[in-house]
Amino acid sequence: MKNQLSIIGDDIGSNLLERKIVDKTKTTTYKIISKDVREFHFIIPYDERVELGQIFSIKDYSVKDDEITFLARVTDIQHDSNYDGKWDTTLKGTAFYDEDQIFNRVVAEPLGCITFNKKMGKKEFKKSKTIPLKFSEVEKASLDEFRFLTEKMGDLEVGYLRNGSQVVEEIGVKLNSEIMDHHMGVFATTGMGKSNFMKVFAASCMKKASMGESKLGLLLADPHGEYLMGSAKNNTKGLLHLSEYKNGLRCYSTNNKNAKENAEVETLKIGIRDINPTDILPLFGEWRPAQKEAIEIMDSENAADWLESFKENRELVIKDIHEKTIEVIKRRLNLLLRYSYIDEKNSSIDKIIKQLKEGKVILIDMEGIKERSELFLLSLLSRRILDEYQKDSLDNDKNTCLIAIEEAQRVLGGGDGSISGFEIIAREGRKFGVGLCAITQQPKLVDKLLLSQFNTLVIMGLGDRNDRKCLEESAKQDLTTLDVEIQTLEKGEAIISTLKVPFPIPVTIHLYEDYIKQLKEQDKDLNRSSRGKKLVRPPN
Ligand SMILES: Nc1ncnc2c1ncn2[C@@H]1O[C@H](COP(=O)(O)OP(=O)(O)OP(=O)(O)O)[C@@H](O)[C@H]1O
Repeated sequence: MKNQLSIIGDDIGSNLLERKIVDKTKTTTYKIISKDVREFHFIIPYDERVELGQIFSIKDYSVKDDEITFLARVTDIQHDSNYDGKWDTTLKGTAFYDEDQIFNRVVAEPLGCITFNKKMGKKEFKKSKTIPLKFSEVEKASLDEFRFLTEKMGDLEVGYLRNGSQVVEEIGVKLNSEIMDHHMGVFATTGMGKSNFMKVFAASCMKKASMGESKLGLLLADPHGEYLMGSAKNNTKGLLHLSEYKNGLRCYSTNNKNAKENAEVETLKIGIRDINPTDILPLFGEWRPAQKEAIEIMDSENAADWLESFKENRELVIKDIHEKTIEVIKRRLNLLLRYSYIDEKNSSIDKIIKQLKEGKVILIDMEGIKERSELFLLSLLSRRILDEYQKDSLDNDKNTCLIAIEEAQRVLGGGDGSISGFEIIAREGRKFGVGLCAITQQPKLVDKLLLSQFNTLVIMGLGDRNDRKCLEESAKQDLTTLDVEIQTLEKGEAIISTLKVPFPIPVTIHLYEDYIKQLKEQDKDLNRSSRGKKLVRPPN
């Protein structure tokens, strides 16, 4: 009887054991334990460390013909235990016990899944529409699992993929020049690496242009005079230091001294006939409605020589406009004509537009000029560029163009419309292949509708909650779960959300000074390997 019972007991026991143990690996850590399609949870030993932003992979081979690997990014890490209430955190007594009952709970957001259909022999990355089998194993994502990203990348390298704070050097992050007319925004608190990013981006554009492979003309205006030669004070280098690819760069400066000292720099000239009456609006402070109206009347007359004739006789005839209003405009026009870059005979604009169409990087160095003068120049150049691109809008093969504006909140705030040329580009530029690259530390000051036109977002450390909120609301990809990560980004770290890449990617942006060293090395290798063969480069 006893034997029989014990056999039954054993049977029951083994049955129970079989029923209970779903996972026989004898560990509960690094296994999916909950929660839903949008959020996975797993636990790790209390003394092990994972980081926000780190990417894990979860393999699920429960469906016969498919191998699914989910990728998920850590969005939160919490202290947790098997005890209800606050047993493990109540500070009473002399020691903490039960280390096997306490752990860290990791919350991860699914990025998507790589499915491998064994029958078809095909691997694909898709959004995940299901959850991994419960207790599926969680591992640190391997290089192989990131490889699919390389197919999604464009042609302009800006950095390496980042996994938590680890750099994955094997996966270069490249932006796509063909979608730059869908506008790009570069956002970061001061000192977090905006200028460095722009120089790295420009260097990649220069490389492409120099090799005759560019599909994008980049207009880079630099009010601080740091892109040309860098800054000795901050020990940074400029675009001219990338001499190997200088064929892809053209520099203009409003500062005569820079042009004299540097054979590669031309003095910027704005021809008197390039200027339309409405172009002068950003150049001076407030305009009264009557003054604006007068300027619009002048503009509607479409007289190409209006400023020339004013220069000659210093008189203005505007029908039905009060004398005092005309006096103000005359005074302001006299001031305009004293700007050193205004020229009666020569103009750099047609040349700049031609070079942009060839896919070159155009650097407009505006060192030392006043803010209003900078905005006047930029808005005039942008208007002319848009007009010219509009003319050949039927040419589908032409290069796109990107106009970069520093402190973009000044001109994209959706204000009174006086400098709305940039807003027109943000709204309509893409139809003609002209994009805006807005660089700002305060995206919250950019008009929300305009912000939503930006299809590539380069987000570096942003401390202000309202700035992050604005971006989250207007981004094409969901950034809400990355809020904490964006707050904790270090200098040079970024999240990039862009078209054709399936999720916002964590990036370590190259440090410009290191990147140009790397490009110079690559150029040497290229020359070495082509010795014997004739290396054909486009003419200077
Ligand atoms: N990708 C990077 N890797 C390493 N260090 C970086 C990186 N980007 C920027 N830095 C460091 O941060 C400093 C400030 O960078 P940068 O001038 O680009 O910031 P910024 O956002 O343009 O600042 P500001 O708003 O003041 O113009 C650089 O001099 C450099 O030391």
